[in-house]
Amino acid sequence: MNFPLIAPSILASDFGNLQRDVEMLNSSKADWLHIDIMDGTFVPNISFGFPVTAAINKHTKKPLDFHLMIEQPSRYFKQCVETGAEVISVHHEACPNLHRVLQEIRELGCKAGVALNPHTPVNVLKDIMELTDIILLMSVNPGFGGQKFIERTFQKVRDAKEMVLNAGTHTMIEIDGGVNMNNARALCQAGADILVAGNFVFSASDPLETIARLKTVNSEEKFV
Ligand SMILES: O=C(CO)[C@H](O)[C@H](O)COP(=O)(O)O
Repeated sequence: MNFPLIAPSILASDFGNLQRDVEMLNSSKADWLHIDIMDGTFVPNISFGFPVTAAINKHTKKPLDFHLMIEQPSRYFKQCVETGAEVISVHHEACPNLHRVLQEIRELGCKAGVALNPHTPVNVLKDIMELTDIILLMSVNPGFGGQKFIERTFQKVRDAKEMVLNAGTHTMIEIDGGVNMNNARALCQAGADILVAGNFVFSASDPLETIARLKTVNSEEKFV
């Protein structure tokens, strides 16, 4: 894999032109499409459900990275897989039986991710690293796109990277919220493997070029 992986967040796309935006991403350097599912309970917002993910799956050529911001996420794993999930991330804060939940995700043939809210330290995952394919660090409070990046995230990425190295696993570190060209390279230097970007991509005058720049962020000498 060529890192960082770039996962544009569909939450920031134009839902009235979803097919157009998914096809634009097909022709981009994006690695995954990030799919935010919100239930209005775990987070104070509702995004979209499985009729919409089925429509995305019908048109995408990229793997789908599901981020479940919902209570009792296991209830919906089957529908995630049926509509194209290759990655399923659940929230640590929503899963009292996280060990079992991660096993269920892997048994369905998906990569298992654990998302952590900004207030949750990374060491809560220390004893479950062998089941964790992805640590998804929220760099904003979950629920809404277009928020300001929380600077403390840089230290959390370093902490997560150290934990992964100590565990000797292949766990990848994904960053979600407020990612842009001002923080992308420093995030990668701190240890990030996957960058989610919503508004930064979809509000850009040239989303294809914006994705390409994020993809090559480690080799760019200067950002404007
Ligand atoms: O999970 C999310 C919100 O809960 C979004 O994926 C995230 O906020 C990305 O959007 P943006 O890049 O616009 O901040």
